[in-house]
Amino acid sequence: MPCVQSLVADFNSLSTIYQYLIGAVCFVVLSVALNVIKQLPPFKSRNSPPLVFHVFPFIGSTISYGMDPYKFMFDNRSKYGDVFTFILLGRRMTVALGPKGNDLILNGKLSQVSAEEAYTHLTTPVFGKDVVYDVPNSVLMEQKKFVKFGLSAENLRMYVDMIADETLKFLNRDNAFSAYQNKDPNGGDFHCFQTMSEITILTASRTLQGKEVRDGLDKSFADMYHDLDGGFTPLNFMFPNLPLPSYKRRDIAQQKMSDFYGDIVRRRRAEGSVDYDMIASLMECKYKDGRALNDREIAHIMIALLMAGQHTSSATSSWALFHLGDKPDVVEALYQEQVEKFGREDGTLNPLTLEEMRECPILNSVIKETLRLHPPIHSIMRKVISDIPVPQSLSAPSEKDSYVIPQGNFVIACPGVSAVDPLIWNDAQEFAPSRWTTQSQEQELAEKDDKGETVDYGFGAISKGTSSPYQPFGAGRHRCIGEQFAYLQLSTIIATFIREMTLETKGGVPPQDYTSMIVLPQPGSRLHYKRRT
Ligand code: HEM
Repeated sequence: MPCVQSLVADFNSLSTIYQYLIGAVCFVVLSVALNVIKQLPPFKSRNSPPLVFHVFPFIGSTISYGMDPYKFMFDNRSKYGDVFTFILLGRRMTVALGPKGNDLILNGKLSQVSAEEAYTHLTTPVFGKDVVYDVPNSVLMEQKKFVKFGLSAENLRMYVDMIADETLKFLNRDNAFSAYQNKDPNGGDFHCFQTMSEITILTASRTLQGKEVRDGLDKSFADMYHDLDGGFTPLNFMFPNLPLPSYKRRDIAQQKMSDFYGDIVRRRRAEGSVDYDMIASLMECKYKDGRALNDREIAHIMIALLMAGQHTSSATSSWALFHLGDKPDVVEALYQEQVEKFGREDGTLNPLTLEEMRECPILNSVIKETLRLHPPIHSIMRKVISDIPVPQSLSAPSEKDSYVIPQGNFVIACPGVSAVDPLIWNDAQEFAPSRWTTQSQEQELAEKDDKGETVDYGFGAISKGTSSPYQPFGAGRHRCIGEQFAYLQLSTIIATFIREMTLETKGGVPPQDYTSMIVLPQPGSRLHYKRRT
């Protein structure tokens, strides 16, 4: 009898499971059907930008956008035009492409678009309170002014030697460069992005971040940084708080890092030390109302700068080295430029300097071209806080044919699309630094804004950036303030590598990987080097 009872019980539970399963399948089929019907012509809203066709509600276009955002943008531009909406994990994202689309979003009115509302859930747990997107925009503008003040030409000038020194020391001690150290004529291989990440944090800490951070890198700072960085991923962007170990590690690391910088500030105040880094500069800064930055604000601005510069710069130097490894003629031209500019009679080279590097057209064009093909940030987002009317055709606007991007949507600018648009650039996908040194039409177009009107949002005059197809540092009130430091860091690191070695890719430039917040070379990609004799 017990046997029969258990059989009946099994049957009952099985039939319950089947009922649930059938219910779930019906629910999915019904929601898919309703979702598809809503997108058919009679039900489409004429007033809103076209919606990218998708089968599954909530998931929408998440997979195709996430796998290759550029392919997604170009494919959909050809179907829907410059302005369209897609679904990203339940959120409605409206894209505006081309120079006019970039302008619409990056120079959007404060009353219409908000960066704080788009980013604060990602950045505040990492940077900490009272800075960047955790404060009103007017306060962020003041904080950006303070940082710009710390990036004075005088400080930048001093950083060149330090960056070159850290890079050389790295080459002389890291295991991947044993063939360099032993002058092995066969050369060796290195994991490019990992190497560049290490050199970037070493050089940024030696210069901007200060000696305490540089010393801490050999100790606990590196672990804290690692845990904090683990909280700066697309998952954190989509889900600000999940009960996962990485979220917990992020919060612990933020607290420790904040205390670490706070202690530096207190110690320096007590000792009255004189330094030439960003902490020293921030300690001198006062808001318009006369209030000085407090220790926490300084700590959190320093964390924000660390995070803002680290992946952007290490990705850019990695891409630059990969392209150089693929173009031996450009490496040779770069080396000859170094010899011409810095060569001594005895055949050795003078140390790099800020002013002379700024006068190295090939070096600068290599960086510029790298940022054209690989701007580290592929999608710049804002939340729409009041309806935005937008012409159906951005290139031929007409008042009667306009859409409304509704409040609550997100908007995405994608300057990387106009930077590789074949309608604008010759051989758009080709790495050709010479396009920036010869007087080409596209160069004129890209640099038009530099000669045009400027605007000051509170952190110094910047070009309006309204018509350039080339904007790797963004535009408008949220434009990057780290550009000069980034150029200096990148030029010094690249020039130091080129002075010391030749480079070669095995199997070409690796494909782009979009799985993190920044566009990186496919994980594990390596470069071959040979030491110059
Ligand atoms: C190759 C290197 C870099 C690239 C391509 C880059 C790119 C960008 C872009 C596209 C933006 C605009 C973001 C938006 O509009 O939402 C931005 C903003 C910013 N960047 Fe950079 N960046 C780089 C390096 C740096 C460095 C080294 C620092 C710090 C020293 C830095 C600090 C900032 C800050 C503070 C903002 C302002 C954020 C805002 O106002 O909302 N960046 N950057």
